[in-house]
Amino acid sequence: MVGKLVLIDGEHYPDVTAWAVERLGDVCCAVFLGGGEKIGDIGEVERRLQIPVYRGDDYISALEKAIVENGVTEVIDLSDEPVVDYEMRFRVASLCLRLGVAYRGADFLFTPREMKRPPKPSIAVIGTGKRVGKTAVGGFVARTLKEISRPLIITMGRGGPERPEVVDGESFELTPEFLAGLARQGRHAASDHFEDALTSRVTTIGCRRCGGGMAGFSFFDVVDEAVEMAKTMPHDLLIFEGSGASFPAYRAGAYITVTSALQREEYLRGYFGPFRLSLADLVVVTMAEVAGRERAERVAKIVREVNPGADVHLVTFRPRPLGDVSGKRVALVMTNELGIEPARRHLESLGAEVLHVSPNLSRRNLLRGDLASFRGVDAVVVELKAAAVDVVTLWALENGLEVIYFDNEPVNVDGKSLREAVLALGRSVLGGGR
Ligand SMILES: Nc1ncnc2c1ncn2[C@@H]1O[C@H](COP(=O)(O)OP(=O)(O)OP(=O)(O)O)[C@@H](O)[C@H]1O
Ligand SMILES: O=C(O)[C@@H](COP(=O)(O)O)OP(=O)(O)O
Repeated sequence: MVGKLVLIDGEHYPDVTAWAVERLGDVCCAVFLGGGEKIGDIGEVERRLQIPVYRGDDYISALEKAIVENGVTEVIDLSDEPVVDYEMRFRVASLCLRLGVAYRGADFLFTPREMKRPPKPSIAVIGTGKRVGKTAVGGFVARTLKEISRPLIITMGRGGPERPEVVDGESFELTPEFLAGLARQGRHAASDHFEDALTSRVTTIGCRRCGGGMAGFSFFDVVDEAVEMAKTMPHDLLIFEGSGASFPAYRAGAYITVTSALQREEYLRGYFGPFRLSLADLVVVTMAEVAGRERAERVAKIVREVNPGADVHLVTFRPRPLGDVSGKRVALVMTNELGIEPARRHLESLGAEVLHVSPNLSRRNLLRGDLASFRGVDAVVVELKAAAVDVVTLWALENGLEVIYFDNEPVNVDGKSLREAVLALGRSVLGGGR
């Protein structure tokens, strides 16, 4: 059964709105968005329409209440500018997608994607964009929750395998030589399921995805097959890791949304930013140190405005080398220019001498030039991403150099404890509360 809700405003005469409502048929309620040029008072609209009219200063809360109370399946927008602007419409669309309700206007239609229930307790780690630090946070969450569970990470990525692939990071050691072998077969050996298995020593299942929609769903992916496999595995907690700004279409027990203090603000406040943020129990704002305190606080404020219920953490990343760097002359290779100086300082505090750096891990041509210029090093210290295996590891092995991969460890800069927050979230999910 279709329960239609209409969005209306005071820029239309009540007779005109009633005329449209009659033409639609089966309208169960309305939400008044504002505007008063063509109405006396709201009671007049209510009397003319003869259906409940919800309203409030916060139109999103009024709409959510109306949808839930009336079992609405479709929201139809009979409003127009200047009452609604495009930002408002995306907020309405974000709410509708979260609640699984279609949103239709004169020349647009957003249909909700079914978000399946996972077969086991689950947490999703999703991002608002590429390289905001989702894999770093996903790995951290898995490492932390190993204390109270046996987690399994399901990743998806554009470089992921066509059939879901299990990597047993609990017992199998991923060496540079092993990853180099995969790269020689033409595989993306730095894909997230290898990175997580290596950095967090947990079992992972890697999946391919192709295409990302505006709200975060992928056009094709093989996550359903991975979830089927996970059913028969002994792990008691599933961690779904998104890819770029996309994420698996599963309704996880809890959500951690990762964004960056350098993220364009309109991607948080506007478009489908509110969808990704409003799913979250916990929001991690990364790059807080390099962005500066003021900017990080501004992003945190937007997050709190969009989702007042979320626990917001401001973090920076510190490199956590997976091998000993002390006393070694090293070259540092990363995907992001901004991370270079903080990472260099930290490696030097661990006793390494950083002779060369390259921020060009995702730009293969520039990277090859950088590698050719590196002289006198014992080891290359590199993130397991992008061209870390097919270019950097192969080059290092050919030149008899040690390869030391490193993880990006989130560290709070706001005095809070992400570790404690993750443990609390994990307990609540495992306790069956979600
Ligand atoms: N101190 C730092 N300041 C800023 N950036 C940093 C710092 N340390 C590390 N970085 C960068 O943070 C990024 C974290 O990347 P990560 O792969 O975790 O993000 P992601 O959202 O999972 O990306 P993807 O969409 O590829 O899966 C890397 O590009 C890394 O170089
Ligand atoms: O291709 C993949 O498996 C991931 C990780 O890529 P790298 O971090 O290894 O580049 O990229 P995504 O599609 O999620 O942006």
